[in-house]
Amino acid sequence: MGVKLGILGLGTVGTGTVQLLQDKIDRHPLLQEIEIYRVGVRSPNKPRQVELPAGVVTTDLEAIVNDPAIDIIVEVMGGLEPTRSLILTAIKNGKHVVTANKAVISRFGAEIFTAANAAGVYVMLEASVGGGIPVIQPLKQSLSVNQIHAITGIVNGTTNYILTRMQTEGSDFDDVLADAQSLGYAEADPTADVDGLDAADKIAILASLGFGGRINLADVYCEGIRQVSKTDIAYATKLGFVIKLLAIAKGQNHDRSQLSVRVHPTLVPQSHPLATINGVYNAILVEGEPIGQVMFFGPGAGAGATASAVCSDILNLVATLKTDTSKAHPLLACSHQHYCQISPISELVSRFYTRFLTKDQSGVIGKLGTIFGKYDVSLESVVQTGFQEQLAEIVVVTHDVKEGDFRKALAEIKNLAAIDSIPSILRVL
Ligand SMILES: NC(=O)C1=CN([C@@H]2O[C@H](COP(=O)(O)OP(=O)(O)OC[C@H]3O[C@@H](n4cnc5c(N)ncnc54)[C@H](OP(=O)(O)O)[C@@H]3O)[C@@H](O)[C@H]2O)C=CC1
Ligand SMILES: N[C@@H](CC=O)C(=O)O
Ligand code: NA
Repeated sequence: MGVKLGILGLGTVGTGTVQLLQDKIDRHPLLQEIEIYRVGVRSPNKPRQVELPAGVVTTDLEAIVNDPAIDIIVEVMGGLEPTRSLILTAIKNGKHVVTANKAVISRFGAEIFTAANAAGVYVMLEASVGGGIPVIQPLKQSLSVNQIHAITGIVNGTTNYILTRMQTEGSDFDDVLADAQSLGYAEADPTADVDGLDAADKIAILASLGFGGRINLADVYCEGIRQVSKTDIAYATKLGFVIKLLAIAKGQNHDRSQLSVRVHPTLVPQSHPLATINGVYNAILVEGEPIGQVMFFGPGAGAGATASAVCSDILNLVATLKTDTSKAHPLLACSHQHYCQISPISELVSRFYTRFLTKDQSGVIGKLGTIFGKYDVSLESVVQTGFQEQLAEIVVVTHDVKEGDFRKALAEIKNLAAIDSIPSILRVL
């Protein structure tokens, strides 16, 4: 047999990958050259959905990454450690790596790619963003001559699945999350999905590829979907929007020397192409010059879809191993050295949706208007329709305003005697 794989992990993605590699008929002929040589797991006696020859499955992951017979390590175990160390050992031993792990790449990418460049090996990560959607290779290759202006994506399948079902069925957050977990979409700890951390990891990776520099994950502003309520979904619908967890990377100025990179629930106009992306589907809208707009759409999580991306990386490496490897392939290797400058969220200019609960007094809207005026916040719409028990509900959508100014206005509004609370503040695309 030709190329030997050491696979770390046999969970949702690992199982999907083994199934795909074992089912070679009517697929790319290079699959014939691949041998699943070792598979590392934590619990060797767990029932599995795949059959592997005796001796292939092991709990000794160190032995896999140190085995001289293995050409490619496929890391589909997740987590930060021992994963990072195993990847670095594999690289040091001259092995190419395929990973689905956005958490490890967004935190340790600089260390991992520096080590890979020094060792003359590749680290491939198509499955790490957008699951089965080809988006990493397009950004690295097909779109690489473009100047990218913005990347706007729905990049977390779990939260999109939850928001879609909350919107269409009025379901409760907790029930839908349990379904997403049983379908294999959610991370081992779904906090990463729900709090936007998984999407932040992914937009950091996309921003790095699109804007040609490293991204410090700590600079990525991140809000999850816990505070999105059925009430806000209903108001958004009335106002002509849907609520999506968007991950956005955008040049802040003309020369793209300053970026805005962020994740937050966002009101998306119903006419926008991202508004119709539902369920576990992801979509990534890339805007650049000269291409204009291009959107990638497909299943963002799940065994088969993610395995498709993992196996495409494996095939790419198998093809590379069969050709001259004396020089690094400039479109497969990572060439970023510098860090991109990212603006604080207070500098963001956006529209905002805000829901106020107020005591039912006269003149409240006038007082809101006065304070907003003081901070240059102009209002696109003001709606007062609902009541929550004794409190009146006022929903405001602003025109574009600098976030820092908007927050100052809200801080002053909070002190008004007529304001009970401000349950929701959401940005509008
Ligand atoms: N699920 C999805 O749809 C997607 C997942 N990903 C990424 O793919 C990766 C894997 O995710 P997923 O398949 O869902 O995860 P699972 O939790 O389903 O599987 C993890 C696998 O890794 C093994 N494992 C974990 N830690 C260790 C350890 N310390 N030592 C040995 N084995 C270990 C587990 O062993 P055991 O089986 O014995 O417990 C299990 O087989 C993650 O990085 C995730 O973010 C990316 C895109 C989509
Ligand atoms: N938990 C992730 C899995 C894929 O990366 C998601 O829900 O998108
Ligand atoms: Na992908």
